[in-house]
Amino acid sequence: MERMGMGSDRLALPALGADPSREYRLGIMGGTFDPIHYGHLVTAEEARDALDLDLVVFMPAGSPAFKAPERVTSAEDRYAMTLLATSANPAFDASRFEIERAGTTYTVDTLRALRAHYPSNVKLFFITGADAILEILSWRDAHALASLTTFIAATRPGYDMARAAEVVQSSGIGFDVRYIEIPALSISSTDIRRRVAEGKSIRYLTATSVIGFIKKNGLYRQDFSERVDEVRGVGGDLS
Ligand SMILES: Nc1ncnc2c1ncn2[C@@H]1O[C@H](COP(=O)(O)OP(=O)(O)OP(=O)(O)O)[C@@H](O)[C@H]1O
Ligand SMILES: O=C(O)c1ccc[n+]([C@@H]2O[C@H](COP(=O)([O-])O)[C@@H](O)[C@H]2O)c1
Repeated sequence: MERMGMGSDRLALPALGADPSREYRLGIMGGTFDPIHYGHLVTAEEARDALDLDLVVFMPAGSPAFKAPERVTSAEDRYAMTLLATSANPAFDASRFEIERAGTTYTVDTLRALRAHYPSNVKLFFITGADAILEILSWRDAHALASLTTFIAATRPGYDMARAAEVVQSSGIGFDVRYIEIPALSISSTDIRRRVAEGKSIRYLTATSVIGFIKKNGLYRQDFSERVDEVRGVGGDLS
């Protein structure tokens, strides 16, 4: 795909918006992707189909705002797995945009940068699961977020979408949210990491290329309490 702007090739964003007579619809699938799994891929594909998106860009967060850094796999490994999982779909792309940015990753910063980068005929859609929507009022600068994007909220097993809609509605902030029902996939990155640590199969939970990457690089062999102990040099249970 043709690239434009942002200086270096690796920071580049997909080129969109060249024809001023039409609207372009860009989906942004944000996540920690530690690792990426079929829940993410199905959600993005359903969002693309339901909202007629031209492209969905998967954007691994560099330093996720709500996750302890010592518990998160390196941004490079998470990006590599995201690239592997998305490469077969011409309507999907993986971006280094957030992992190249220093400091905590806030979606409002990303959306401001994208808004400044693209012409006004490119409409931005931020794709999230119901769990993320439930927390959206605690995201940085929620008011600004609401003015920068349309959210696509996807159902996720174990999370109450009606409650999420209520949270958004009663906030008084003018969020534009489209709710989509996706085929239920009760998959989480947490469960995949736990399975690997316990020596269980993760086949059919994520792409075979991602499974290969996890094995080859020895990711997730230790469970998190051990990983945190190692980083901090302590022996006790930190949970
Ligand atoms: N199975 C799923 N169905 C629908 N949405 C999902 C699913 N898994 C993740 N998402 C959504 O994808 C986005 C990125 O999720 P994230 O990378 O944190 O994955 P996760 O499986 O929730 O990870 P973890 O278990 O480590 O918290 C979030 O908006 C989340 O709501
Ligand atoms: O901007 C924030 O304050 C903020 C707080 C929590 C999560 N997010 C974004 O929401 C997306 C899903 O996050 P996570 O932690 O569930 O992987 C990802 O793109 C994060 O950067 C953003």
